[in-house]
Amino acid sequence: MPPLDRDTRLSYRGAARIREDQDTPTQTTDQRLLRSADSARDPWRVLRIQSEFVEGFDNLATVSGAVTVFGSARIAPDTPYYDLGRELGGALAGAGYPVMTGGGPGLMEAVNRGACEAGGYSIGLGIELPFEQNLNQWVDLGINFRYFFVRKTMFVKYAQAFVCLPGGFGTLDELFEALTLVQTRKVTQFPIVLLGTEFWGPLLDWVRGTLVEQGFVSPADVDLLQVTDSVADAVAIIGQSRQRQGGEDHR
Ligand SMILES: CC(C)=CCNc1ncnc2c1ncn2[C@@H]1O[C@H](COP(=O)(O)O)[C@@H](O)[C@H]1O
Repeated sequence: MPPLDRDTRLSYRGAARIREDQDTPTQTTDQRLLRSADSARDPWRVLRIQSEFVEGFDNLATVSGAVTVFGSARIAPDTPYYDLGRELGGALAGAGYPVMTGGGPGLMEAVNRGACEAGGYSIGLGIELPFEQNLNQWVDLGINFRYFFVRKTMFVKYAQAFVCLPGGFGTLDELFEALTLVQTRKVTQFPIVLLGTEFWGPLLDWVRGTLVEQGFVSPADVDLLQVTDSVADAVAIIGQSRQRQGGEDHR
């Protein structure tokens, strides 16, 4: 941008300083807001986002104390991790927890399946993706979301604990979002269990050896994660946390 000469007339639009000799829109923000012809798109998008929140809250209103499980979309049935997911779904259902997943294939399906087979309540919060995909067949309540961030709110709001099975970027994203919420005390008494020591161990080593070592997180932050190979331990950790809260809601 060339330097302003003294005679240039300036105006301000919100935080923006505008040179009047530039080719700028001639309307104010208020005028644009009130002139519906121009402003059709984003406000309607906001309503759409809002409606997705409403739909989620409405459909999940009766769910309380669910356990949200994250895990890979890519693991096939009849593999060790799939079997672990199925066992986890069954154990959580057996302990009386509604089970909530991303409603997709792989380990999400395994967990929903285990919960259904054990007679529990199985929830799948799906996401619209650029390729065709249906909710897996093992959900009692399924909702398909357009926006990842709306769906993520539901995963936290209606759960009292997270369990992470092995997975890729999606699982890591969900894990670290949960972890940040707990670290910053946006949610309290919210156990995060990592199931599978062989898979999660190297990540924990890196957290301790690099993040703690270089002062990016505190040593106590590492304790927010509990790693185990045992489905029974995972369920027990969740039960103990619930007892500490006296059955109270964490939010
Ligand atoms: C085969 C394939 C890529 C299917 C994608 N279909 C999906 N359907 C539903 N949730 C998903 C999907 N992909 C990623 N996610 C979300 O991200 C996590 C899995 O991602 P990833 O496979 O670990 O990285 C899940 O917990 C889920 O909440």
